Amino acid sequence: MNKKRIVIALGGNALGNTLPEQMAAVKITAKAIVDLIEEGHQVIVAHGNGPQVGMINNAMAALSREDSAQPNTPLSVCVAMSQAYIGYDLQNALREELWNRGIKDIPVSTMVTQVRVDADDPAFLNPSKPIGKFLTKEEADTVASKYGHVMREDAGRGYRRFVASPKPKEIVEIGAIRSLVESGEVVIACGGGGIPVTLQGNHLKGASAVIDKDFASCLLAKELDADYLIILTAVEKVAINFGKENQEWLSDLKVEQARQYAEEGQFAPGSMLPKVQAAIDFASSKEGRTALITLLEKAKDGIAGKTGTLIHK
Ligand SMILES: Nc1ncnc2c1ncn2[C@@H]1O[C@H](COP(=O)(O)OP(=O)(O)O)[C@@H](O)[C@H]1O
Ligand SMILES: NC(=O)OP(=O)(O)O
Repeated sequence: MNKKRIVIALGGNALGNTLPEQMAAVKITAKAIVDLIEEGHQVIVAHGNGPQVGMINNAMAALSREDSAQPNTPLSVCVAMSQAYIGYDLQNALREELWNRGIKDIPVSTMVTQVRVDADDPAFLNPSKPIGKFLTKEEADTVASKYGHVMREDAGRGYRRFVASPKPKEIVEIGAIRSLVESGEVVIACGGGGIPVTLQGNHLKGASAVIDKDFASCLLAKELDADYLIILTAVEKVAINFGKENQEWLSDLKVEQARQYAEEGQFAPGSMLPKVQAAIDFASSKEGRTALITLLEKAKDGIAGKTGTLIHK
């Protein structure tokens, strides 16, 4: 296969939920990514941060409750912290895996990435992004009354905090990311969807939100003129009638068909829907652009056309 430029969006299962889980998970994740680099592909990595940004926000809120001199930490700063902490583990795991395979001339770096959103995005009025741990209904009710958080059911998996998730409009550091990619580095960028900022004159003001990493990865892939957007998650393929008796796994999906399924409500909001929407957006943006949704461990087979759901024009 020709050498391709690939933006990989890593989902929650690539990172785990706790510090030790993340340390272990990134080793497996690094193998899947280095498989592609070893084949000569140019890889840019973006990742989620739902569990991590919730954990950081809770820890910082506890600190400010204990110490009146410590004001509460804005969500945008928590996203920045999550980028650094995940990037640190991921870039070290990638470096080690590259070196283990004798590839010592490809540097890996993490770009602290700000992503501009519109201050008047209606998403600020309708929290739709689940973050943090899954809780029971009782635990969620306690958190809601104690801290005023919006708590809702997350796709049948338990209750989580929901925060605003505006659409990404511009990647502020795209020039620096592009330069690093062009010089042959593996770049980790747009972590956690990017640090949400709004433009106020010349000032970039942090916004209280968490951007969806699938949408940010799509923008990153378009900006870098990538050939592939690969969204790695916990299922090998996208399905219609998911979880029902007549469930059908999809291998090859044209954008028009994907749009129709999305309109029919085949993909759960907050989980599979943003992935399919990002895949449709990328695949329809220019001739030759293809999106793939598959399991982390199947990235290499997916790009070889052996598995996953391919979304294309
Ligand atoms: N139509 C569908 N086809 C496949 N998986 C689906 C579908 N609808 C919902 N899902 C669920 O969406 C999950 C992926 O979303 P999520 O866990 O939020 O992703 P992430 O990997 O980004 O954390 C899958 O593991 C699956 O359980
Ligand atoms: N920011 C974001 O989309 O994170 P998750 O993928 O973990 O939900």
